[in-house]
Amino acid sequence: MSTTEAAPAAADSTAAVLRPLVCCGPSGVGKGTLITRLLEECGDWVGFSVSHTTRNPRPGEVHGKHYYFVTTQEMEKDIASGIFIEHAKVHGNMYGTSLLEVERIQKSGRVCVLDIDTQGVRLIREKENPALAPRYIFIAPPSLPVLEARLRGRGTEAEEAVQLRIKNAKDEVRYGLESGSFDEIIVNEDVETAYAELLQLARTWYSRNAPAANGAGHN
Ligand SMILES: Nc1ncnc2c1ncn2[C@@H]1O[C@H](COP(=O)(O)OP(=O)(O)OP(=O)(O)O)[C@@H](O)[C@H]1O
Repeated sequence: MSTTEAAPAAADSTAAVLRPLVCCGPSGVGKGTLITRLLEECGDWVGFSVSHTTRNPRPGEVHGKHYYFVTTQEMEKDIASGIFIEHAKVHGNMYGTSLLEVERIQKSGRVCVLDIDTQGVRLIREKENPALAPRYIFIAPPSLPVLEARLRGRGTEAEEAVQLRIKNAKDEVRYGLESGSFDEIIVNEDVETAYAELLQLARTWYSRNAPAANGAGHN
C-alpha cells in the first residue's frame, strides 16, 4: 500500500545508492521480526544500525547486536556531545542512532537499515542532511487490537508498559498513515506477505546493491 503523494518506487541513481532505509512503526508491529529476516537473508548487502538505548535488554538481546545498552547518564553525555543523528524518549526509555553507526555500515558498502520511532523520523526529516536522505517505510498493524494482542503475545513487557505502548501507538499510526509522512506503508497482517513487500521495495530501491532475485548476480 502506498501513500497517495509518495513517489513511485524507483531504483536509486549511483549517488543515492547508499541512502539508509528507515523502518518505523509502533512497538509490537513486527519491525524487529521483518528486519531480522531481511538481515538473515540479505546480510551481504544489508546491515543493521545498532541503536543506543537505556531500556533493559529483553531475553536473548545482545549488546552490540540488537542495541548498545547504556545507562541514562551515558546516554545524556552522548546526546550532549552530539553523536546522534536522532534521539528520542519512547515509552519512558531513551533511544538514539549515532552517525558513526550509520557510517560504519555505509562504508561496508551495505544498505543501512534503521529501526526508529516516529519522533526519530521527524528529527531526521527536520535536519534534512543530504548525506543521509533515507527511504522511509512505515510498518502498520492491521488494527490496534491486533497490535495489542501481539504485544501481549510477545510477553516481554509488564502490563503497564503494554498499556503505554498501545496508548502511544494511536498517535504513531495516525502520523504513519498521514499522506506524505512515509515513502511506503506495509501493513503487517501476514508476516510472509509483509516480508515479501519489504524485500521487493528494498530490491527496487537498492537494485545496484541487491543481487538479482533469481541469483543471477548483480544488476
Ligand atoms: N504478521 C505477524 N503476525 C503475527 N504475529 C507477528 C507478526 N509479525 C510479528 N509478529 C509477532 O509480534 C510480536 C512483536 O513483533 P516484534 O518484536 O518484531 O515487534 P517490534 O515492532 O520490533 O516491537 P518493538 O518496537 O517493541 O521492538 C512478536 O512476538 C512477533 O513474533
